[in-house]
Amino acid sequence: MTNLMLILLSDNIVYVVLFSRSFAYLTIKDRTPQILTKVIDTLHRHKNEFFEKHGEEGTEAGKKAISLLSKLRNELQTDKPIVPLVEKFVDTDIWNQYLEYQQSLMKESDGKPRWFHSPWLFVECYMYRRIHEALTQSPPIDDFDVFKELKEQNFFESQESIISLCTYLQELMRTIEELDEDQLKNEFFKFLQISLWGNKCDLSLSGGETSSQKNDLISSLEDLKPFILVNDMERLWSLLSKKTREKASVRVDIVLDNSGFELTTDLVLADFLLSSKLATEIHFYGKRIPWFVSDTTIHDFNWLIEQVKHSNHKWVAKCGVDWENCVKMSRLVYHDHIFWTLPHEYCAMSQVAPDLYAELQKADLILFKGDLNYRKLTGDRKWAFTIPFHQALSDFHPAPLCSIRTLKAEIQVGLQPGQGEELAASEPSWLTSGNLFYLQTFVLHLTCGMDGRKHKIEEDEADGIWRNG
Ligand SMILES: O=P(O)(O)OC[C@@]1(O)O[C@H](CO)[C@@H](O)[C@@H]1O
Ligand SMILES: [Mn+2]
Repeated sequence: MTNLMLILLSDNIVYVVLFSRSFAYLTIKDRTPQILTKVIDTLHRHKNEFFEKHGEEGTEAGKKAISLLSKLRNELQTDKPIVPLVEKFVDTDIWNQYLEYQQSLMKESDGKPRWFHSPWLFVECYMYRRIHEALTQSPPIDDFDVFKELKEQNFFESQESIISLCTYLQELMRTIEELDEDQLKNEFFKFLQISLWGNKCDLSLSGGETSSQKNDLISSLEDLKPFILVNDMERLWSLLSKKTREKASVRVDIVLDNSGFELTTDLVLADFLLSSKLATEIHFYGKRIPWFVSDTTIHDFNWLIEQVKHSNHKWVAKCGVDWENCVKMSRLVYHDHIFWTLPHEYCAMSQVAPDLYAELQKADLILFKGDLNYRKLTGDRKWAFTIPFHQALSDFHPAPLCSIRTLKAEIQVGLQPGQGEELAASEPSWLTSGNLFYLQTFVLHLTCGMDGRKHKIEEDEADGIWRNG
C-alpha cells in the first residue's frame, strides 16, 4: 500500500513523498538497534578484562557504558529528539552546530530533529558518534574499540584470500619490470577490481554478522565483471599513465573504508602502484574514531600490517615487511582527520576542513572507497540515475577522483538512460543488496550546479527518515 503526500518544508521545496519501506528506514529501524545490541553484548563479554585491567573502577566503567548505550538504543527505538553531544572532544562543537542546522531546517510545527525525522546520513553518523561518546564518558575504558573484535575476526576469516592475494602480488613482483604497457594496464585493472570486491566485506551492512572473503578472489574476477555497473577503468588508466609519463612524482590518495580484508586489498593495490612506478607515494585516510562497525582506524591499520608481517606464510609476511618499510620511508602515509567522522557531505569540506581539502589538492588522483563515501560525495541526495557523477559532486573536486563502491544505499548517478530501470526490473534490490559494483571515475575538473532533488525516504507510517536536508 503506498500513499502520495505533498509536504511543504521550511526550505520551500515541495516533495512528493511516496510512502514505501526504504533501505534507510530499515537501517534505522532494524539494523542500528541490532548493532547497538551487539556493542552492549561486547561490553558485557569484556567485563572480566575490564576488572583485570582496572579493578573495580573498570567494572563500574563497563556498567556505565552499557547503561549509556542502552539509553541510546531506547532513544532510537522510540524516536526521541536528537540531543546535543555533551562530552568535550575535538568535534563536539561542530556536531552540535550541525544539529542546530538540522533544527533550522525544520518548521516549528515539526518540533526537534528526531531519529525518524531527520536525514538518514546525519542520524546514522550521529549514532556512531554517540557510541564513541558513551565510551569516552566511561574512563578508564574510554579507549576501548567496541568493534575491534569484529574487524579482527573479518581479517582472520579471510586468510585464504589474503594468502592467494599476497602470493599473486609477490609472484608478479618478480617480472614487474618487464611488463609492457598493456600487461601493466591489465594488472592495474585486476588490482582495482580486487579493491572493489573488497568493499563487499562491510560489517555495518551485515549488522555485525561475519562478512569475510572466503573464496579465491583472483580467479573470480572474470565472473565479477558483468556486475560492474559503471566501469571507468580505461579513463583511470589513461589519467594515471599520462601523469606518470609527465611527472617525476605521482601521488595517489586512497580514502579508506573497511578494515580487515578490504584494507588488505587496498594495501595490495597501493603496493602494486608503488612497485610498478605508477605512483611514487600513497596517502591513506582512515577514521579518527571507531566508525560504521568495520571502518579503519590507525590502530586497525597498524595492527593489520603487524599481523601480515608476522604471518607464517612467506609471501604474506614479505608483504607485511614491505608495507612496514613503505610506511617508514613515507611512501605510504596515513592520515586520520576528524572530518571523515562528521556528518557533512563532502561539498562542505573546503569550508569545514580547509586543511584537509588543501591536503587532498596535492593528490594527482583520489580513490574513494565504499558506499558511505559515495553517499557523502553525492550529498546523499535522490539524484536522477542519469545525472553525471561530476554534477552530483556539487563543486567538490580537490583533484581528479574515482569512487570504488559496492552499491549498498539507494543513491546512484552516472547511469545510461534506462539502465537503472532495467536493473530494477531484473533485481528489485539492486541498489542495496551489495551485489553490484561501481567503479566510476570523475577525472575532468568541471564545475557544476546543485540540481539534485533531495532524497526523501519514507516508510509506511506518517513519519519518515529524510536524506540530507
Ligand atoms: O561505506 P561502506 O562500508 O561501503 O558501507 C556503509 C554502509 O554499510 O552503511 C550504510 C548502511 O548502514 C550504507 O551506507 C552502507 O550500507
Ligand atoms: Mn564502511
